[in-house]
Amino acid sequence: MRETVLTVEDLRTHFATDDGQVRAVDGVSLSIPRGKTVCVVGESGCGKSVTARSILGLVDPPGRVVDGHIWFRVAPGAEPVDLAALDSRSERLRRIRGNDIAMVFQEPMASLSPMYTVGQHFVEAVRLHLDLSKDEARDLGISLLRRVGIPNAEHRMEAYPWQLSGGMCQRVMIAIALACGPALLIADEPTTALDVTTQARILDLLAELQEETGMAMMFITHDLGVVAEIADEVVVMYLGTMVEQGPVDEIFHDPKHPYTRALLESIPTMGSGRRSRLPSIRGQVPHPLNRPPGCPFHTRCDSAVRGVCDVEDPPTVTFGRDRRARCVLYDTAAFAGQVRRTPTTETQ
Ligand SMILES: Nc1ncnc2c1ncn2[C@@H]1O[C@H](COP(=O)(O)OP(=O)(O)OP(=O)(O)O)[C@@H](O)[C@H]1O
Repeated sequence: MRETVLTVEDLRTHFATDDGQVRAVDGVSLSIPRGKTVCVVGESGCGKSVTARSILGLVDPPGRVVDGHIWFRVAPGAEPVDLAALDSRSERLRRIRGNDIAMVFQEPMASLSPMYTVGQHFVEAVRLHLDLSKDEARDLGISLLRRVGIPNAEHRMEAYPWQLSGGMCQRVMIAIALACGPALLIADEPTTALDVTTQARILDLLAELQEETGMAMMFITHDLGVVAEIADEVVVMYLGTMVEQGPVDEIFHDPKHPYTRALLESIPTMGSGRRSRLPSIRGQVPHPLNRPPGCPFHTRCDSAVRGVCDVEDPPTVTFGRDRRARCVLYDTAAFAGQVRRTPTTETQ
């Protein structure tokens, strides 16, 4: 069993808004071993990004981690630190961010300043965290730009972000994130804006680096094709909760939760046209302020059981060693009594 780099326990991040408490993340637990990739999937608004930002202490007010633990191991064998217990502005968390945990967001322009060249971004980011001279930081930058597939890397170091395409900027961001050799990379839809060839190149590079350095990865994506390619484990989120998790092969070949099944059924098959973001599942994800009682998915679930799924919180059922689903369908105790498996009227 590999040592875990990150263990999130029952994380809850809520936003206190004028309209009420938005439970954006409401009881997420996951762990990522060294050298492994956990993909977090789910429709828009399910809490994937807020989970990622919570881990880094980057949730903006009125959002706040209200409960849970985020155990992070800076180095192999080190005692884990609970990031949830650190002040988000503390020097300690600041050092961990960027040095030990790197993050890549979908929108690179938001993270790159138009006032500085690519080279200046590199030198600043690298020297903040590593004891390197300017020339050494520059050389490291050039070699990483080459690895992410940027041609004329030396020349590009002199370019300003606005002189580069969106895809090129995204690759620059990925190169900067990898520069400090993070123990954990959190990537939020990092390859969505890239063409298929560049995306494949970046995914290969990440796999290579994992092999070389043991970097762990939390990868948020809508693209189940990418999940199939890179994930070791999959976490499926719905309305701020985790509905299923397990090894990627088992999730793809034997999905337990009706939501996971619906997600997988929505993957376009070969020949059905261009690859798209997840096509919609029947109905809409409810707004977190209107979270349905019982199982959050029951209003859209073809297997929902009246009087159970619309009333009770679903139990977490464990399958084998490392597979879990939050669904009453596998709770044999619930069916031992009077419960009959008839669809609820809302699902008709
Ligand atoms: N500042 C905020 N104030 C109130 N609610 C917020 C705020 N930021 C996020 N939320 C809510 O938190 C929930 C989870 O959002 P999050 O961005 O994590 O979803 P997501 O799964 O990453 O979606 P996407 O795939 O579109 O990025 C959403 O319902 C969103 O409305």
